[in-house]
Formats: sequence, structure tokens, C-alpha cells
Amino acid sequence: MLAAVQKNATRGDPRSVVKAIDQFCRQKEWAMNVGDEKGCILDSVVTEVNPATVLELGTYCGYSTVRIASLLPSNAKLITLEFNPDYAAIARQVIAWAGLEDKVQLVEGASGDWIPKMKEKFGIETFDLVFLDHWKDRYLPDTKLMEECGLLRKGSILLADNVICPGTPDYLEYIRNSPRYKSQYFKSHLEYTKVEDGLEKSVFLG
Ligand SMILES: Cc1ncnc2c1ncn2[C@@H]1O[C@H](/C=C/CNC(=O)c2cc(-c3ccc(F)cc3)cc(O)c2O)[C@@H](O)[C@H]1O
Ligand SMILES: [Mg+2]
Repeated sequence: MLAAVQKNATRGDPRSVVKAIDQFCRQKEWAMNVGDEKGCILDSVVTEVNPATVLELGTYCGYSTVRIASLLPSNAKLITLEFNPDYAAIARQVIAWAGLEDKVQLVEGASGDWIPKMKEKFGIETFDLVFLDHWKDRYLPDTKLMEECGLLRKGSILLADNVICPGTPDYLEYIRNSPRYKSQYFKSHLEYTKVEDGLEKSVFLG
């Protein structure tokens, strides 16, 4: 995938990096990026929220990191957490090829360890937008942890990938029934396939 980016994408052009990865995943080898179809929904939410602070859980190869960072205002910060060093190494190169290093802070480590340190280590008060795309059984515990750490403010947006496939039943049940969130489901398809999947967008009500 990285070779395809370096071969087919233009340095400093995030959209060409996104296009090169999508082409590679459609033509050569499927990979678990959010993909082009759900990616358009992600883009519209990022544009609508216009966040100053973004947290991404699960960088993987940096595809959604590049999609999000390319839409952020100049002073905005995206912190992305990835605990697999191999994926982190690839993602760093993908983010660099897109020329987005200044907007992105890739932190190697487990979300459960780093969420409690966001304030002291990165001077983050609250996150305007959180994109959840890591292990599906971590969505709920990490959401509760973000609440407990005071990282969500009235109006913070959580956007969760894969709520249908592979599915995040405990997260969906919690977020759709909690009086502290207003949720909306965006029906789509699993990246690069015709299988149903979707994104759940939830506003924290404080
Ligand atoms: C607690 C913690 N802390 C830090 N990094 C963490 C972390 N937990 C995981 N990570 C990191 O994040 C990525 C993991 C992503 C998990 N995503 C999926 O499993 C996934 C799977 C599919 C899929 C659908 C149908 C199939 F048949 C097969 C696969 C589609 C998707 O879109 C997915 O996101 C990966 O880079 C992992 O190292
Ligand atoms: Mg995903």
C-alpha cells in the first residue's frame, strides 16, 4: 500500500494519497481503511464540525488520518493513537507523503493508556471530534473513559466506523439509549464491498 502511495500519489497532495490507497485496495488487496464511500460521510462530518481538536482511535495505515487532516483549519490538531508499531511506521510515511505532519500527532500506544494523559501530555482540554475505528470491543470502554476524563464537552461529536460490520453492539446499545447522547446512523457499505455497514454520529449533550 505504501509503495502504491509513493508510486501513484503526488507528494503534498492528500487527495492523491487517498485516491492511490482506494485504487490499491479495489484493484490489488482489500484493507480495512474506512474507504471512499464511508470516507465521503467522514469528510462531510469533519467539514460540518470544523474541529480545532480531533482524536482518532486506531490509525492503522493513516488513510482516515489523511482524509481528516486534509480538511482541518490551519491551527487545528489531530491526535491519532496506534499501538502496533508496524502500522504506526507505515502511517507516519503515508501522513508525511501527504504533507500533513504539522497537523497530525501520531502517538504509539494503547488508547486506554493515553486517553487519561491527553490533558497533561498534549494540553488538550476537550475534543471537538473523535473518530473511533480501532478494535470494536474498545469503542464502549474508551467512550466511557473519555467521559470520565472530561475530554468531551457539550457538542463534542463521536463518529464510529463499522457499527454494522464487523459491528459494535455494546457501543451502539449504550450510545443510542444514553440520555447524554443524540445519535444518527449513516447507512453505507463496508469499504470496497457491497456489504452493509455504516457510521454512527453521536453528539455529547453534556
Ligand atoms: C486499544 C487500541 N489502542 C490503539 N490502537 C489500537 C487499539 N486497538 C486497535 N488498535 C489499532 O487500530 C487498528 C484496528 C482496527 C480494527 N478494525 C477492524 O477490525 C475493522 C475490520 C473490518 C472488517 C470487516 C469485515 C471483514 F470481513 C473483515 C474486517 C473493517 C473495518 O473498517 C475495521 O475497522 C489497528 O491498526 C490496531 O493496531
Ligand atoms: Mg473501520
